[in-house]
Amino acid sequence: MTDHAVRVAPAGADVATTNGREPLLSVRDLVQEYVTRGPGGVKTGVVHAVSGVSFDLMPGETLGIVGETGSGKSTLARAIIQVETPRSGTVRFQGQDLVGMSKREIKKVRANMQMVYQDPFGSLNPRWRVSDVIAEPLLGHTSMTREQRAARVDELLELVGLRPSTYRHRRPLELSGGQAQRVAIARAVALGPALIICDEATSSLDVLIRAQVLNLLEKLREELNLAYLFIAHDLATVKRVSDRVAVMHLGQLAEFGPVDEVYAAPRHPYSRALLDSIPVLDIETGIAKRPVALPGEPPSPLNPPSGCRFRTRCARAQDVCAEVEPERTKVSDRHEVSCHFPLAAP
Ligand SMILES: Nc1ncnc2c1ncn2[C@@H]1O[C@H](COP(=O)(O)OP(=O)(O)OP(=O)(O)O)[C@@H](O)[C@H]1O
Repeated sequence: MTDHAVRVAPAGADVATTNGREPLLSVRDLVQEYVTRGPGGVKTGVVHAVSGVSFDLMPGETLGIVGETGSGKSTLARAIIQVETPRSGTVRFQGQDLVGMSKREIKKVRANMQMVYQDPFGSLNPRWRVSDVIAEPLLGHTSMTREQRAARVDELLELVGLRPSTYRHRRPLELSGGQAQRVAIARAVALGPALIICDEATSSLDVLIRAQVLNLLEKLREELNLAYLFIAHDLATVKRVSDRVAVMHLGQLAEFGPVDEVYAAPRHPYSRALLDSIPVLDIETGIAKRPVALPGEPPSPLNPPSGCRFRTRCARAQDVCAEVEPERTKVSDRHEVSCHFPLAAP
């Protein structure tokens, strides 16, 4: 451990700096694994998709989650919202422990925690009209009359920038990708949630529409005091929307901290490599800096390396990296890194 690094309190204690406020969401030691089976249902292995993830999210905060494909971002999201029951660990949301809740209890929680997916057409029933799609959660969770629901649907359409008279009777396939994602967002905010998990929610949209939908998400965040878990491949998008960022590598958090700090001075060699892998435009010369390819292939989550899971790809790795799993360590007030040899601060 470097002299400026301070070990973080053991998992289960306060992982992020919360300034005495109650976190909206506390995830502790979350583990999700999938058993793989061959012919005859014989167990062939275990996919270690999420391995001991812990963090806090504050009300109104946006936490970006980045990492290569297969690093466990979507699995983490599913285990938080209880689409899948995690193998172990805890998820505490608005003071309630979600793991082990009955389906009925989870349904109630979903009024306050919603998910927006990458493919809006996949998440909207193609046979339903837009008004029915948005009214569905109101029907299930409130005792509104038909007229009240219709008024609320129009209000929600206005909120997401779609003219009610034009869009309420359309079916999803009569919408563009951006319009369909706006409808998915209207449905997600219908019950006034405190948290929306966006899983690549703007990734399938072209650049201009993506910017518009990001503006909408930011507007809703301010107007409705929403918190977001914002999962995306696109590092520039994550930088734009997030307060803090979690960098995932092979099911674990490699680095966690304020987004400006992590992007300006990543301390984990994996975060550095991930950030170097995107082209950056030099504003003065107008020339794009050549991206540097990430070193090697990510190891298989079926058989992750011992010790540090990044060590087989890491130029800084030494013997200890194969023997001891690095603990999450504070490198500044709110910035933590899981590495035996973190990069020096600039
Ligand atoms: N139901 C499942 N059964 C078996 N393995 C799974 C299952 N779901 C996910 N995995 C595996 O778990 C690992 C993590 O997958 P996950 O989709 O969470 O990663 P991701 O970071 O979201 O990737 P992407 O950015 O491509 O969406 C991968 O190796 C994936 O193949």
